Amino acid sequence: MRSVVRVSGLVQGYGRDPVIAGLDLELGPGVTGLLGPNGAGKSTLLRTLATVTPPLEGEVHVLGEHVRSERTARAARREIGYLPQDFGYFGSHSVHDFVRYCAWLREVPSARIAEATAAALRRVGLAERSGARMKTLSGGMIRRAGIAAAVVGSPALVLLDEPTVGLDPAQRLEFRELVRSLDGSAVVLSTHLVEDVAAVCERVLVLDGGSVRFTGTPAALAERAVPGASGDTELERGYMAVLGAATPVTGTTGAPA
Ligand SMILES: Nc1ncnc2c1ncn2[C@@H]1O[C@H](COP(=O)(O)OP(=O)(O)OP(=O)(O)O)[C@@H](O)[C@H]1O
Repeated sequence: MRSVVRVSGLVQGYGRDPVIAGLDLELGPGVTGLLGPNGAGKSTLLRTLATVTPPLEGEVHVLGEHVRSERTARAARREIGYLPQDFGYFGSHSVHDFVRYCAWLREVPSARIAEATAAALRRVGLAERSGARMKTLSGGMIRRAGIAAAVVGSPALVLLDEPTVGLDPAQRLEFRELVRSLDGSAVVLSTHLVEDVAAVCERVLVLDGGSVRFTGTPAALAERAVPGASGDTELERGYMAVLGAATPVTGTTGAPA
């Protein structure tokens, strides 16, 4: 497996008690779903993988390079597309200029920026609205512009923090197609929507209480379902069962994340 991102011994947090207490993870190309209750540390982990916040302890390696200085972080960011939960933009920018600006920030080579911007806008179905000002878009369209900004230039690592919030059902289906089309990248998708995980993820990682409660395939998570667990699908019941488990568990089928 080509290692796109690897973290070892990661401790991360904001105050006295760490939000993430000793996490090891290695991801190659493919889609990994990140599940966990509110406050589990999903956004904190994504921010750390995005090299936005340096670890309190432990190491982050992107494409084999240890990120430990401004120089190595800058090199890593060229290969990282990151959609935060709340992302900033200039309301007066057109959609095209917003995505183009994000490509420039990520140091996509200038000869490729125009074509990469157009391709990203097509991927999220915003090519027709590329001239619209950001401040005139609906919430779902703004989210799609954010997704375009994350995938522009086809980075090796794509980090999406609750990307389907605000999308209507048809757009969510299109989003799933888009994620499936990112086949050469390692994609980490944080979500509360277990059905999105079932639809597009090869691996799933459940975070809770500062540690990984489960890594494995969605099928293996569904197998964790126990009679009486709440949830409407086997996967939801497996997820709920894992959250109630006393010790971390690893999926028995498929490769761990
Ligand atoms: N900038 C910050 N300063 C202080 N505490 C923070 C900060 N960001 C997050 N936290 C705390 O860290 C913990 C983990 O938050 P995080 O946003 O990573 O969780 P999450 O799993 O993404 O939650 P959600 O599902 O609600 O988005 C929470 O207790 C949160 O209050």
